[in-house]
Amino acid sequence: MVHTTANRGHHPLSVAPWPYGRRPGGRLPLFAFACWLAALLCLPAAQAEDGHDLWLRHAPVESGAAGDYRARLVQLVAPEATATQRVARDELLRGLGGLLGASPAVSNAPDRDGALILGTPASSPRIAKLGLDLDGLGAEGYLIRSLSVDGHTATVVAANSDVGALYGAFHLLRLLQTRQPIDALDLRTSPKVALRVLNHWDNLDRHVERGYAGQSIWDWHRLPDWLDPRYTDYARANASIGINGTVLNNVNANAQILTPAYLEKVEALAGVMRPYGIRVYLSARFSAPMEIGGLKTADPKDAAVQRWWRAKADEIYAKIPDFGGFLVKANSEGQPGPQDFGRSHADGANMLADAVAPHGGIVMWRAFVYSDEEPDDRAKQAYTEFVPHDGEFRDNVLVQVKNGAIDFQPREPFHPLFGAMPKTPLMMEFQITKEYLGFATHLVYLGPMWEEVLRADTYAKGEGSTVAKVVDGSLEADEPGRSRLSGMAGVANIGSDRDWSGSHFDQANWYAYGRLAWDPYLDARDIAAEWVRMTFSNDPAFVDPVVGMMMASHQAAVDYMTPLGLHHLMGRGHHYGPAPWVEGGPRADWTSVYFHRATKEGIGFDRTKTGSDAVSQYAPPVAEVFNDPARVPEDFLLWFHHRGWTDRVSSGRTLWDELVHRYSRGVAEVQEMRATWDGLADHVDPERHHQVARFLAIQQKEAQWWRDASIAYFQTFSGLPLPEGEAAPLHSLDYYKSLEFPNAPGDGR
Ligand SMILES: CO[C@H]1[C@H](O)[C@@H](O)[C@H](O)O[C@@H]1C(=O)O
Repeated sequence: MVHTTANRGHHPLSVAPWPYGRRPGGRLPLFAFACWLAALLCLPAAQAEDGHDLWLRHAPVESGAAGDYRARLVQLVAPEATATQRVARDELLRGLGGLLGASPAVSNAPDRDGALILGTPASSPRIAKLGLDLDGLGAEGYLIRSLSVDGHTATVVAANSDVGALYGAFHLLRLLQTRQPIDALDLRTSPKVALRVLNHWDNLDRHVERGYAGQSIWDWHRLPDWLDPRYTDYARANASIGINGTVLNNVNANAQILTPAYLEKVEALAGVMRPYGIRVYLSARFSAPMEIGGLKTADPKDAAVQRWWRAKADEIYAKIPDFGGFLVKANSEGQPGPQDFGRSHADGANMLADAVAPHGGIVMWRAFVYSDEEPDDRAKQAYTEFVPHDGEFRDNVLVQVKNGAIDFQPREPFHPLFGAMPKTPLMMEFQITKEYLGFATHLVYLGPMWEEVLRADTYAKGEGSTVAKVVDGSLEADEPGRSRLSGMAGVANIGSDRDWSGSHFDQANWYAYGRLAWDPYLDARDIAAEWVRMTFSNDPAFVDPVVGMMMASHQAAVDYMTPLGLHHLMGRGHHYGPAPWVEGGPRADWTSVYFHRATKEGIGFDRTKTGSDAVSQYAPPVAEVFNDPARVPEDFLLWFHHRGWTDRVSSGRTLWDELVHRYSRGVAEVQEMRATWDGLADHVDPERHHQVARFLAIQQKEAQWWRDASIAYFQTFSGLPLPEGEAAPLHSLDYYKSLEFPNAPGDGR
């Protein structure tokens, strides 16, 4: 594909009014051709090229493939009685119009070959008559089949609900966007995870905690009277990947969100999301009864407190009947919680759960607890606090667990809670925004990292007890007393930037999160390929190298930031750039030296049985492997072990040499990524190409900074020379230490 056509996007004038079914490039009316040419050559491309369409670009399909698609999609038979039905129909008309040059004709019944029939048995008499097997698809699944209907070739998208049909519509569009054949379709899919939710760490003043894509998209000031069209675009993008919930406000919550003035705004947003199958949730501040309710306590066992929350829930549901429920960060990093009143996490969660239960609401109670007291090993706290409460939580509570036990580090072993609370649904929390992975600037595709965690084996019920099975509930399906809830949360990377996520490639992480929430067994590489095709181009000469670059990018970042299991060595507070030297301050676990523990002899955090014994929080077969320096995956070596600088690793190098090697390998990989991207200029529009190229240049500079600063610092411990051929750091350690970034974006203030 050449950049002059397909990537030009879908400017109104570029959709030439050629008769439907005829090949473009055939006999176009002269006027239309002239318009098309003008659009192509003269109009500023910025509108179409700035990435605001995300993966919903629907750029014209090349003429050869388009003809085949058109013949199959001549006519659209789809209901339009409900808002969701209209959304599905409009998406198809808009998407197919962009992809194929003209929308299919709308009709009440299929009367020619090439009908696209969409709906549910309830919404579409035609679908009801087909007697399709929709059992097992649940409320959100769908099937897509090529069938003969009334003697005509047809493509049928059928579901049990309007939202299921909408998901099916997006899937069909995706097939075209990724150039899949659609002549013999027979696919059925339903989500494996029930709650697929974005968590916005958005404050009411529009500052996004750990957000690198501008301000919050929620314009609280103008809501509820002004509904920014972005809200609809947001809902479309999410629905297209199956996301069905959004928590609008930061887990470091402001109780104001629960006041009537804000609830009106929340109600307005819920109204925008509803047709797209997206429920709205709120982060609840545990002390809200005191702050906005005039009570003297927020003790979950206090009758007045319980009454207050029940009344609050009633008030919310009166406005928003499909309100999803609450997300709570309690007794962590200074947030209020039940422990302030001598109560447990289960007491707190259950009190809120009881308040929303009559309305069908749920509570997502976070396990990211970070206490006021200094722990012997911070990695152990969540397990220690939560496991004793397994079985105590109400049926409508999920405990939301970060993928690893520390805090969204570039790489972490899976969180030991997975598999350790069989009676409690554990919700996965991934961080889409890249707080510890180079912010929005570095190209780091997170699919492989999430895949690694989801595929990790907890051995909770013997071999094959993967984290994915814990999350989707299949591992504990027979556990007595366990509720059927399952969920995945992604901390959003969305902001007011035109490209939504702060960079083009960060859109891929939003996309991949949604796809994995739908099906945690999907392959990260396949997801990357899908996204590249939908976002940029289907030309294999572009797709293959770009997917390769994405797939290598996570390991590269780990290598240049924190190789071999090192973690939490970034600048204090803002987390921008290397600062392994951070020490002192109010408590030991707020320093870097706490985590790397470098000495003259060696480096790493001893979490073995003779160290902090964090390994024993894993099932015995896993604990055994992690406990053994010879068997632990080398990527986690220094996570679990303190090793000598001259100990050998599997490559045959000494630990010191391997460390340096990996830092350099990370930088080299980024250089490679740059070269790859530079060679692809012909395949992508100049605007997007340029931004990615400049960001990669920044990434390379910063990767070098990470390498050099880290090596300069650790060398003061190892006292060893750099291995042969390794370049010395560009600057002195003092120089790196002197760098200060008081105004780094997205900090936790
Ligand atoms: C919302 O607070 C965040 C905090 O900014 C972040 O640095 C840390 O990763 O985790 C916290 C959490 O997950 O609660």
